[in-house]
Amino acid sequence: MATHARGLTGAGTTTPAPTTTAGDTGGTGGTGGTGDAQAAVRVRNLHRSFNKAGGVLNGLDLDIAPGEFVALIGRSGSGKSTLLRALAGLDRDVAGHGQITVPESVSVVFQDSRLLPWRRVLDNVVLGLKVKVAAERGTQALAEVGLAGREKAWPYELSGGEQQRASLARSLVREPQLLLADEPFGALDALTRIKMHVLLRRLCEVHRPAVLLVTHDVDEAIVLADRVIMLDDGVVRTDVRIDLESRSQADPRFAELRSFLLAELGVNEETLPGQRIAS
Ligand SMILES: Nc1ncnc2c1ncn2[C@@H]1O[C@H](COP(=O)(O)OP(=O)(O)OP(=O)(O)O)[C@@H](O)[C@H]1O
Repeated sequence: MATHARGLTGAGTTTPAPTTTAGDTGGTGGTGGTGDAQAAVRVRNLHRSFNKAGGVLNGLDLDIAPGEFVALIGRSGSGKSTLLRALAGLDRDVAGHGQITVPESVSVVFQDSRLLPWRRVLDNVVLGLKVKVAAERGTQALAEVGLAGREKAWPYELSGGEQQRASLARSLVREPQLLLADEPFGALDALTRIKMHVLLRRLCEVHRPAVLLVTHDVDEAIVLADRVIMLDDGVVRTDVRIDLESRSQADPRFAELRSFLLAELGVNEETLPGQRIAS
C-alpha cells in the first residue's frame, strides 16, 4: 500500500491535500513520517493544542492495519475529532507536531451528509471524480447503499438516513484505503442506525478500507469494530480487540466488553436509562 502521499476526498472536497514526508509537522499541518508497509495509518508522538494548558493530543501513537476497523471512543472533549481531523489533514491552523502517515486515498464522512443542496444526488456522489466512468461508478455506489433509482433526486428529497447513505456512496466511490468517519450516525434514529450499521459492515467487508470511526456509542463501537480504542489525556489509554464470534448484544461477552469500556469511560452502567449506551 502506498503511504506518505495523501489525497483527501469526501465531505464535498476533492482537492488533493499537499504531501509532506517530513518527520515532524508543525502548526501548519501536513502529514508524513516513516513508512510502514504493514500499517495503513501510523501516528507517532502526535501533539495538538488550541492555546490551552495541557494540550488536546499529548504524544499520541496509533497504528491501524490495512482493512482494519477501529472505533475511537472517549469522553466529550477528549480529542477524538481533533485526531480525525489531523489524519484527514484538516487541521492546518492548529498548533502541534508529530508524525502521521496515511494512505494516498482518504475519504471522510461527518455527522451531517454535507451534500451540496444545488446538485442532484448522483452529481454529489461523483463530484470531482475524474474518471470516464464516473456516472456508472456513482450509480453502482448508490445501488450498493440502497439508493438505486434516486440518482436524480435532490438532497432535500432524501431522509436523514438516505442522505448519510449518499454520503457513504460518495466516499466509497473513490475506493479509499482509509475511511475516516466522525459520528456518521449520530443524528439518526435508532432503527436507521441499526440499518446503517449493517450497511457499513457489509460495505467494509466488500471494499476493505481501513476505518477510524469516532463514536459516543459503546454498543456501536462493539458491533462494528475490530478494535476499540479510547482517548484519555491526549493519548490512547485503552486498546481492546473485539474478538466476538457474533455481534449479538445477547452474547454475554458483548455485555462484558460493554461493561469494561463503560468503566474505562468512567460511566456507571446502572445509572444509564434506556438501551442505547453512549459515553
Ligand atoms: N478549533 C478549535 N479551537 C479551539 N478549541 C478547539 C477547537 N477544536 C477543538 N477544540 C477543543 O479541543 C478539545 C477537543 O475537542 P474535540 O472536538 O477533538 O473533542 P471530541 O472528543 O471530539 O469531543 P466530542 O465528543 O464532544 O465531540 C475540546 O476542549 C475543544 O474545545
